[in-house]
Amino acid sequence: MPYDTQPAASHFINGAYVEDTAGTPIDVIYPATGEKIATVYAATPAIVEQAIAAAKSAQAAWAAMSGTERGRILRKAADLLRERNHDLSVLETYDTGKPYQETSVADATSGADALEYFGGMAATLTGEHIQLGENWVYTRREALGVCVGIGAWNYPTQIACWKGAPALACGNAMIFKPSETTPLCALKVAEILHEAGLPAGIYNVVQGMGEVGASLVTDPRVDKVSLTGSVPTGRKVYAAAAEGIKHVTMELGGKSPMIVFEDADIENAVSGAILGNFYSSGQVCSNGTRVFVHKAIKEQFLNRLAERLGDAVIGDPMDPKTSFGPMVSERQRAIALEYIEKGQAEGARLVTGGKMLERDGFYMEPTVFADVTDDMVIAREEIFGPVMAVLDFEDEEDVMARANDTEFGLAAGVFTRDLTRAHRVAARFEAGTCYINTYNDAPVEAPFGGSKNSGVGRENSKAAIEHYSQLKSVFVRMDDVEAPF
Ligand SMILES: NC(=O)C1=CN([C@@H]2O[C@H](COP(=O)(O)OP(=O)(O)OC[C@H]3O[C@@H](n4cnc5c(N)ncnc54)[C@H](O)[C@@H]3O)[C@@H](O)[C@H]2O)C=CC1
Repeated sequence: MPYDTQPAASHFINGAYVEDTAGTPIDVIYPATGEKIATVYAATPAIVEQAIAAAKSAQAAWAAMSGTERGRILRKAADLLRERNHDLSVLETYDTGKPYQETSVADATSGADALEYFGGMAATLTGEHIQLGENWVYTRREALGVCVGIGAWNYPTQIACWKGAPALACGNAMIFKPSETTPLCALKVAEILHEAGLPAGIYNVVQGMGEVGASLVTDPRVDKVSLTGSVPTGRKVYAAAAEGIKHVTMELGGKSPMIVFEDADIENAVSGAILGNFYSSGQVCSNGTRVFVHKAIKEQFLNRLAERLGDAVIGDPMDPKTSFGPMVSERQRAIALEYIEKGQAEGARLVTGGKMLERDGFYMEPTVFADVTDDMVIAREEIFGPVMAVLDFEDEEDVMARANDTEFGLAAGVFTRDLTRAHRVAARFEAGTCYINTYNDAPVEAPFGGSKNSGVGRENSKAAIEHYSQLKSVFVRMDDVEAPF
């Protein structure tokens, strides 16, 4: 292994690496080869206790610092992430298998954007003054306290920062539990935040499976939980948080529609469909995996798509030319291949792909099905792999109803040159994040999140502040208090 991928210890608590080998060992596997590249240990109850106690005792002093001081530390951390982008991207590639071509522009850089954005905003988080005659009310925007972040495996660095940056800007402490599949990158985020001057105990990382996440969520000292994960996990975590009336942000799964009208720029629509189905080997929650293409341009669209997929460079993720890497794990690939079998059994037409690759690692071909119908399993369930379902339509009214006929509501896209139609369709989509003539952009300035079963709350943008702080109203009376007796 040319890079040292074994972290100094499994957890990062109270400003330092901490180990406890009594926990269940978690092997970290490089998806491109299947090799073990590190071992960490799941947090024991003692480690969980250490993390919560550290966060709890450090939080008040952090919240008492001025926003400018807090923001300066976050912005310094953003600069360090950018300076070390190469090494962090390599680590992200080892952790996830995503090509370096992607990780070098979309992971540590996106994390740095979040730290810079919320660092810049920290000093602006003020309350307001409400005059009531001679009396008045003022509001204080206060931290929630201890926040727990629980991550998925597809964007480990980004998720660690998207949750940490707004939480810390608002004066909270965070305990972050990465996915057990990708435990390495969040430790680097913690290390860098502390190097930038973050007080010990404000950003902690503990490893482990669902039980560790559950023990964090149910602890009475925890005030908020933000999860990125699947809908079934979201239900469990939301229910556990409800028991303690805790704040939640849920970023869950999707089966998002992308509608390509007959007047669309086909080349752009194909680019959008590629980005929305095959980036990160299709392991992106907001992917537009139900591609509704108008019958008049369907064959043209499919031909061009197949040609463009032929240009995908599948191979060593460390090679900057590689544009399509392995799946994150053998298990995730097996899930995707099972869906492909179901698609074939249900009569969908396999246009391209469909097979795993006979080589080391968890590779499979980018796969496109056409003639998919709304009732097929591959059109209803989230696959979380490189499998695109193309469905036909002829009428706007009909396609809108079909696009919205899903339990999910994370994202949706439309490709058309008709401006009026584009905005009409966007307004009618039942989804939190919509795209017109583009797909899967995720700048920190814009709110990101889902409706329906895809989640509650929003990440990024000013909207995230509402989910990591609370308002206190303070009533001030200048005249006498009138009491009834
Ligand atoms: N909406 C969004 O922003 C995103 C959503 N996702 C979704 O995440 C899923 C893929 O990620 P996975 O890691 O397989 O999801 P998952 O739901 O299996 O696990 C997510 C995280 O929750 C933890 N967890 C599991 N059970 C728990 C419990 N009972 N209490 C507390 N924590 C628990 C896991 O250890 C992991 O860290 C996909 O379904 C995808 O749609 C992924 C990325 C972004």
